[in-house]
Amino acid sequence: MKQESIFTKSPGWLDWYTGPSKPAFTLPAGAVDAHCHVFGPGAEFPYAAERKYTPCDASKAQLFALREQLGFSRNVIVQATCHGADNRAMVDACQSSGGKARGVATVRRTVSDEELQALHDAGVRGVRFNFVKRLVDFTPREELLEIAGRVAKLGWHIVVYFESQDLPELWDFFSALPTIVVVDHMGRPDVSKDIDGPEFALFLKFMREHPNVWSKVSCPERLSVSGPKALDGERMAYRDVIPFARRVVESFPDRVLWGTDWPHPNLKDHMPDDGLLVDLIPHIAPTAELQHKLLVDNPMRLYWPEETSNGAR
Ligand SMILES: O=C(O)/C=C(\CC(=O)C(=O)O)C(=O)O
Repeated sequence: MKQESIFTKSPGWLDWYTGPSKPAFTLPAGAVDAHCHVFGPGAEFPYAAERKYTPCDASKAQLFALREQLGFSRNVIVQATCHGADNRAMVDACQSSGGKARGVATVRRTVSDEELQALHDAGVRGVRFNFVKRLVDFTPREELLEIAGRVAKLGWHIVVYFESQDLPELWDFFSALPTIVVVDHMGRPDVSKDIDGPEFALFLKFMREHPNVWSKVSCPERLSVSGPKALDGERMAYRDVIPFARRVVESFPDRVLWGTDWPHPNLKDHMPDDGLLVDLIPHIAPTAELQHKLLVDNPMRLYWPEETSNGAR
């Protein structure tokens, strides 16, 4: 059940879709939703003063109910910018998950070694550096590099979120990162451009030249220009994004992750039915082997390496 938050949502905010359909696509056993968030609830875990948007609440119980409805086994909960560097909501969700959720945190350079260790003990395995200007204020690169060096010692990775036009400027910084680097949402390609054009070619080159770079092939609902929307039983939504995601999956099958991005912050146009998002997976990963890598082997190697024979290096 949704309840009204004690915070006032940003104007035009769209709440997540209630009652998602059961996917027609059967996920492989042990599948991981490797990109999702929790928001608050604001009454318990207030949103950060420096936030750029105020969301609806989206609790751990609601996330875990979605996991069951869609048929996933585990979640990777990524700290959203509306909580700043206050990781309590994400940590609480990981700790309440019975080992079924791991986390990606946001930290500042003032974080202590004890705090990092406590995050690790709660299930955090990465930090997120966000370069999307509408979401965060600028953080100096030297501060990020310092954090990167410290989390590398814990065996964590770094998740980066940026927009495709900014990749040239960020290339050298990303190349200097000493960990696995996971790119959110394929670096947000402009899918109205040619898939074989220079912009997406640069992203594929970036992955080719950096064997430590992985990509989430997520967020078609955010990237799509022409739709159709994942609503009303549409089995092949966001057709313009599918070739881009499929190209990444087929080119780098051992370095891709998939996530719902529930509760889909900042979508302005519509809220997708998450069951229909799952039904897109066989279009971007067309074989059972690719699906198993994308949904099970890769996220397990990165987030639960102790349960696999070959943790990601
Ligand atoms: O959910 C996402 O990955 C994308 C977001 C939100 C976000 O990254 C955040 O608030 O931390 C977006 O594009 O607004």
